[in-house]
Amino acid sequence: MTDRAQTLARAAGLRAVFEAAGAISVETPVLQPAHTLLDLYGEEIRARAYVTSDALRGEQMLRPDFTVPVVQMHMAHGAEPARYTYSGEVFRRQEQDPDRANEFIQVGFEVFDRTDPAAADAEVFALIAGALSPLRLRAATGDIGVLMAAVEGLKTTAPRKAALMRHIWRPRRFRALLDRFSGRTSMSRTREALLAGDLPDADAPLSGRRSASEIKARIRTLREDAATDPLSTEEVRLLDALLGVRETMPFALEQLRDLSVDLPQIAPAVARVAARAEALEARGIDVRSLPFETNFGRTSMEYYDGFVFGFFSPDRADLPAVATGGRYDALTRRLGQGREIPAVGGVLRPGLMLELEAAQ
Ligand SMILES: N[C@@H](Cc1c[nH]c[nH+]1)C(=O)O
Repeated sequence: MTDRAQTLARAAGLRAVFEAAGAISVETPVLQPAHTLLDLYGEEIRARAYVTSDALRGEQMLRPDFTVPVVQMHMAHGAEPARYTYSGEVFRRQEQDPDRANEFIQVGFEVFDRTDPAAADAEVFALIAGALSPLRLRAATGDIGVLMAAVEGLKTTAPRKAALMRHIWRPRRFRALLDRFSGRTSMSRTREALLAGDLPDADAPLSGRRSASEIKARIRTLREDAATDPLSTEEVRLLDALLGVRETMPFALEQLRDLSVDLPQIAPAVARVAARAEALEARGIDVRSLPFETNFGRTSMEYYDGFVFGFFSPDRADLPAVATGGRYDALTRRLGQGREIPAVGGVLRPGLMLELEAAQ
């Protein structure tokens, strides 16, 4: 274990790197209002946040990250454009792996800038890659926006698209839904019986949390869904091919461009990936060897809606990502009370960096 003083010293050094790149240092409270903010993170973090009740302030949580409070702060009174850096503890419960820290120090960098999103993506990635370069980590990149655009443009009903959209973050459930919507899996016997029968009596005893009218509405939705035409095999094949893109950037782009001939809805998002690749190259990143994977980032923060990236130790697969980040334009809209601004950022974990350096 590296000691806390060393980790804090490294954190201060990294913060200085971001300050030199034009960032203002900011602090956020450790206690955050859970009720208003927790939903923004999605299921995974919701299950892992430490939440406690407060008679005066309502549910409070130990901050699970800095991005949400920094966006809130920027949207309330930030000047534009803005670059911020921060460091401090974040807290996430670990239920399966006792060796993973439930409290660790992050150093982050966030860019709120509407002039050139591709350049901002590249700026964040290149600064973080530079800070990590002595460690020879493996980089991973992806783009949640490509997947969102693909789902949005499917030729199916709005509820089906909404369900797929919600489960972008749960790849197995997404897959199961796709199988169901395309008729590849048939309906379970119990569901068939439920949909064939009368709606349950309102006076049957209710044991769960749903009310009788909610149950009826749910059955009605399931019935409508059962009567909907399946997704075409061609669309599913294209979506599968898209999900399978995993290549170095130039080849990935070639495949994405080919796919956008038949999935025209992804063309604007693919153009953004291409613009980002150019911006990365201009920042000195070797994009010819940089991996791109459509599936990457699908189990992380649910506020990402564009570029996503991570850096991992190739020799220590047991360790979590040493750095992660991504673009979260829609989050600024949700917290912006009528305003929005394109934004991207990332964090490093100085504790993990020290641990890896010690082993070198
Ligand atoms: N807040 C994210 C990292 C990030 C910063 N900015 C954008 N993404 C996390 O803790 O995983």
